[in-house]
Amino acid sequence: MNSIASPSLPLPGLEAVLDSFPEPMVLLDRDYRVVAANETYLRDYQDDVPVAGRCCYEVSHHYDRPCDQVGEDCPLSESLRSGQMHRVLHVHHTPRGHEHIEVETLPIRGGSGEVEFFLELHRRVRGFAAEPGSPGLVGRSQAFNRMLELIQRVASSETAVLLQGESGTGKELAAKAVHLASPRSQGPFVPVECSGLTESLFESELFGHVRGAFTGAHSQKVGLVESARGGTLFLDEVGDVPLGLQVKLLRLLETRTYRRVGDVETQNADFRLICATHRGLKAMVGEGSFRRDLFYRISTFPIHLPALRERHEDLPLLVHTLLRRIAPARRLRLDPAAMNCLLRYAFPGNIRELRNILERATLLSDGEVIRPEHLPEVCDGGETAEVLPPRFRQILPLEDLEQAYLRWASARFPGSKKELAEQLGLSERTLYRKLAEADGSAGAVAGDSPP
Ligand SMILES: Nc1ncnc2c1ncn2[C@@H]1O[C@H](COP(=O)(O)OP(=O)(O)OP(=O)(O)O)[C@@H](O)[C@H]1O
Repeated sequence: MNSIASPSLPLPGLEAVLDSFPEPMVLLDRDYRVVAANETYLRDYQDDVPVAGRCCYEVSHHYDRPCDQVGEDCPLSESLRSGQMHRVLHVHHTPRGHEHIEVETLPIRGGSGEVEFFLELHRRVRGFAAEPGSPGLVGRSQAFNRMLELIQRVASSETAVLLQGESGTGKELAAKAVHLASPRSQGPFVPVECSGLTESLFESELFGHVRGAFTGAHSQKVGLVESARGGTLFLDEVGDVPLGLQVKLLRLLETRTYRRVGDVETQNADFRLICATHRGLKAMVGEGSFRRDLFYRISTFPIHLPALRERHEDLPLLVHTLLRRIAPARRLRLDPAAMNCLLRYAFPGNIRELRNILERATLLSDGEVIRPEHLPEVCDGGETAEVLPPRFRQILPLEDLEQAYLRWASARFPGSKKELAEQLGLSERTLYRKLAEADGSAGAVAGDSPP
């Protein structure tokens, strides 16, 4: 047995209990220090320096202070505050590089009833990558991790998910990730592109039709709802479903039954629903172009997909990943000037646009290095102007103005929070505090751009 335990171990035999868990497990005291750990934890986190007595934030994150002091959610301090179990998603350093880890802390009370220790369990989140070279969704920024945490939380249920995000933010990949992490992962994943379908086409695509149902229906056709049996039905751009069809969709979702076009028999549906939209469905409900009842039916669990400009710190990782996917045989990289151009660019088309820009650059460059001249549409000005502040539009309380500006600056600044704090003339700690306040009141000021 390789597990460690300090002489002040609160429960005799705890080592054996920890070792019986296949996942990394560690016992921490109130000062974040490792009191005991199982073999898997040691294998994943112990380097040249033994972990016993070291702080969890140092071991997992290589930080010199607790996570909540660097702007992250700290499960230990949350558990201490609430006295309850707490679960968060963090990116940890492991022997395999950065990895997304679901961290669960359970407070343990001593004889006096006070919380004295915390049992912390780590679960590796599969299907997402924090290092280049893996398939699927890639990212490690806070905005990305927040999205991933929601995906993880909802995946195991049958709840309907609504993915909301601009075009090219990865909604289809996110839908697949929910499916793959769900109990239906062995079943089919059936995407349906809702935009551009006429009413009759949509109905026969979705529900199928029997032979002779209409002119040209020479044989029976299996609909997408039937194809999704046992799996997941993904309605992409659900905001584009015409009003006349929305009622049919609602009926399907409420009764879980449908009829093939031209058939009298009722079929039972068996799918988990995921919808995606880049449109403001709530506003569409207000305007009367989207049914309120359907909106409530599909939006039980909304997930916001961050635009690329909200997760600028992921850009180098995404560039690295996409270059490997586009040209696996070449060892392409960007020189610093080219990377700087990308970091200043607004990316209205998000990751899809980034991918296109990089694909073009791989064709324009002969060697291994991509330079600004290989990124003409980005390095010649163009959309970079979009990231510059627009003119003042209204009178606002100064506090609101500061919060809006901080959110804007934080989303677009390419460097670290430390560098941003320096440029703003603030201490890093003050910056994190102000950002937390700004996040807390996000929405108080319309839009994310400085007024
Ligand atoms: N986090 C990510 N990591 C790696 N690639 C990504 C990520 N997000 C998106 N992509 C890539 O960006 C492109 C667009 O993704 P996707 O089609 O899922 O976006 P979308 O939001 O569904 O777009 P649309 O609304 O236009 O249909 C794809 O090539 C996808 O592989």
